[in-house]
Amino acid sequence: MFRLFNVFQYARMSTISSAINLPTIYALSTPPGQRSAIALIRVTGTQSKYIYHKLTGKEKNPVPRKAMYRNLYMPGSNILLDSTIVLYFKAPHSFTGEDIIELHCHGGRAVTSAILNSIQALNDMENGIDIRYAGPGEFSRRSFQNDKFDLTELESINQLIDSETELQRRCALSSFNGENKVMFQNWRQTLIENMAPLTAIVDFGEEIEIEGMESILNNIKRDVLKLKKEVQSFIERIEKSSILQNGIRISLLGKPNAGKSSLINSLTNNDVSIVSSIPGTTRDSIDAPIDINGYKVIITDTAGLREQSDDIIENLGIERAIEKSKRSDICLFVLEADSSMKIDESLNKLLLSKELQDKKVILVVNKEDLIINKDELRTMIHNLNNEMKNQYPILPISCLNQCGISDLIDLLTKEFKELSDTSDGADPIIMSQRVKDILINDVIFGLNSFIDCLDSDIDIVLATENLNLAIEGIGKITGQVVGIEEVLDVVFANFCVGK
Ligand SMILES: Nc1nc2c(ncn2[C@@H]2O[C@H](COP(=O)(O)OP(=O)(O)OP(=O)(O)O)[C@@H](O)[C@H]2O)c(=O)[nH]1
Repeated sequence: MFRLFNVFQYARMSTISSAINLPTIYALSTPPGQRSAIALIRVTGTQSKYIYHKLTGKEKNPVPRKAMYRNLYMPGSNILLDSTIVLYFKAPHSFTGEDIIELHCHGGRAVTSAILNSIQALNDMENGIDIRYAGPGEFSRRSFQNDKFDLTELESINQLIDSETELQRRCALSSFNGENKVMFQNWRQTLIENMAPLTAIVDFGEEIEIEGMESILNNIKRDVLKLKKEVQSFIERIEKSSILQNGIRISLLGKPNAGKSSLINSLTNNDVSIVSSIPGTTRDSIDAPIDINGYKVIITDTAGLREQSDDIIENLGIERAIEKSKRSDICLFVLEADSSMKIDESLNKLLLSKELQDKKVILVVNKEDLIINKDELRTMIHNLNNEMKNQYPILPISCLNQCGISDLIDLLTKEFKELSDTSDGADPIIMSQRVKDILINDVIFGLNSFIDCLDSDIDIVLATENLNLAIEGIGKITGQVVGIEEVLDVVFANFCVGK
């Protein structure tokens, strides 16, 4: 037990000690090169206060956590750079755990670059003042090294920044509230606690009686099997939720001129697709990522389905439309309302194709505004329902006057919820691909191999190694592991500069 703890303690110590004497880093945390009312420049490290004194010309120390109105000057001169609000966070009570200075200056290229250049000019390596521009994710890396956040928490901040929809934002925030951190710590602790009796068997096996040994191994196996189940259902939850991150794919299918492009425009209030009255305007598929009720949705507006087309380009488009619909989560068939409305041969073929059997299919009858007599419209929908044997929801809509569009959005939202819901009703969760890969390749693999070793009476040392693989896997996820530097490079590579 002691031996294990010492190894992990050493891992944490080694990352912390590498944080000592790090250069002071600074970065523009708001988007670069853009005109904006305000821009934020952040500085972290031991020289933060030095930079504050040099830029403001003030001798008194900054007051922590208090907004200070300060003029900034080019160091060593009285040339005014900007009037700013400065915030100071004293170590260790800051995001990075180091002294942080935040300069809230006016936005725009000239102001920010004058301040950034002045900070860089303070770099004086000969006198031990090491200041440089930050690399991507370097602020977050410091906060990890100073034990402020674990890797899953930092990854969820990155996901929060990347969130495009309300639901993605909520999922990223729920990962950030530390719930997963506690769960990973508990998993690791369970395995470490089981490792102790295993290590004892390896070291003192001859002194332990056979029955005693069997009961120890059975207890460990019971714990490991229980944990494996938990990890597996967590992976399922990540997989189910990944649709929220990647986007739910909808393909729009229908005859030329049915109003597919108009429907996208109605859903987005945007001219995403070309709308024209010449049939076959959408020559190829167009992918449009949009936000419907907080869900990221990727709509593919496909070329109209025709049985025969002399136009080779259009024929290619139709083939691609069929391909795309196979890869979609939901297929929206757009029909044109008219009294002779029928599902034509090509649509029928597609509906019956085996590739579409597991898809959610919705039929929308567009241009309902053209049918003046609403009884006639109801009869048409009724007949269509009969023809389709009530298999699919059918909605009359009009892209022209927006009639039925909100019903369609409600129906789609219900389908999105079903697509992303886990069987046990747990909240969706967004985790990085890195975490998912480690859970599958290290944790589940290690646990499975461990159980295989126990079941087949293979060497106990090998079983121990497999359990250790799972422990290290969880350590890689949170950052409590030996060899952490490689892990950190992977994690922080996708972060923004200034975060
Ligand atoms: N009256 C009426 N006309 C509509 C409606 N929706 C679309 N249209 C018209 O129908 C024509 C074709 O619309 P599009 O959205 O380009 O149809 P499409 O299915 O994308 O056509 P393709 O690109 O040929 O596949 C245009 O003239 C639209 O203005 C509607 O609800 N009512």
